[in-house]
Amino acid sequence: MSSSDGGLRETLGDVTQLGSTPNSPEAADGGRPDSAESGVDGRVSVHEPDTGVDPVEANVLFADRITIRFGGLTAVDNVSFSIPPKSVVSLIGPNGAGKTTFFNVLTGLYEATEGAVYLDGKDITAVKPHKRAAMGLARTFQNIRLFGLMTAEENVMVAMHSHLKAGVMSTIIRTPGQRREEREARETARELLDYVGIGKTVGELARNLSYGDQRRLEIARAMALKPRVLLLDEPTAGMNPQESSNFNDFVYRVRDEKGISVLLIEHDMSVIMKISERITVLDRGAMIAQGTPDDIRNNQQVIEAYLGKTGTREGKRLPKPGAVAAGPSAQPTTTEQEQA
Ligand SMILES: Nc1ncnc2c1ncn2[C@@H]1O[C@H](COP(=O)(O)OP(=O)(O)OP(=O)(O)O)[C@@H](O)[C@H]1O
Repeated sequence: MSSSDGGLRETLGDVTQLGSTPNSPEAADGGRPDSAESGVDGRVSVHEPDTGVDPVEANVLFADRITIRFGGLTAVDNVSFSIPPKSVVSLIGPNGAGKTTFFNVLTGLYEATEGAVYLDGKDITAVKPHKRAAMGLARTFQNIRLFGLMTAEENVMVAMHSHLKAGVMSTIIRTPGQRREEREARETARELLDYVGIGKTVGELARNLSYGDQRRLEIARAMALKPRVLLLDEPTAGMNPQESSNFNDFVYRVRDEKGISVLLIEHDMSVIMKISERITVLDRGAMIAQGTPDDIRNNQQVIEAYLGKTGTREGKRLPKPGAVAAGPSAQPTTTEQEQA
């Protein structure tokens, strides 16, 4: 392979040596490529296959024919997507493919131009982001968003406010009920910090944590919402190889012990190929493939989407296989949280 492909082909080749991948969830998933129709440009026209199973009922999250336009640009074009219960699924694609935009439609940050989103069988298309979070759709961000001047424990406790019952008056006069609730919230926060592996940072300011620990803290905070689905936007960016490898085990624990479904957007192909039960590939807003890691690894259209037919694609950067080893120089600027 030429060096101009940024190592993607080696990455795909390497991961074929890494052993078996988890079984694909057989629930009524949306639009597998072999059941989809070929459309313009040789792309896949994405509609739910007629399996006789209602995808709204069968999946914890189902996005039905989502289109989002920004002026003349169609950032996401008629994409259906489902997340089965207790599954780990991923969304990949070259830069600008529409992944983050699609993610933002799922969480309600962007309003879809067309299409609908269902959570646990309920139409949440018109539900605001904070309400979706309270209903069980929790996310982390590509750029870490923590309260830098709060401790790790306080960051997690803040996220719990939507589940706490104490009213304004009981908070001011600190009734026994309010004190008990706060004590319990603190205990839960500590448990969550332990769960994500950063229990020892409980009293440290978020901004002083390592990049990897900040990412874990974001996940702990998302888990404080007691989610049904956890949406993780580039969770391993900036993690070292060891942290990244531990992350895979962590995601399986979240799925198996907590029963939470996980959706990842991730540039590190070795993580994606190891961790995903099913992968969906977007390119220029359209879904071009969906399947198991083996399906995706061998899909010519996916390889061309990343590399171009001639080996490079003009104007598109290749995925970032080195992102995982960004190291300490990749320390983020911690910003205030914008959304619980
Ligand atoms: N708020 C917006 N207004 C206008 N255009 C937007 C907006 N958000 C995204 N876009 C455009 O939509 C397209 C898809 O962008 P998006 O960020 O979703 O891609 P992505 O797959 O997440 O890329 P990356 O991997 O680089 O993060 C791009 O052409 C982008 O410029």
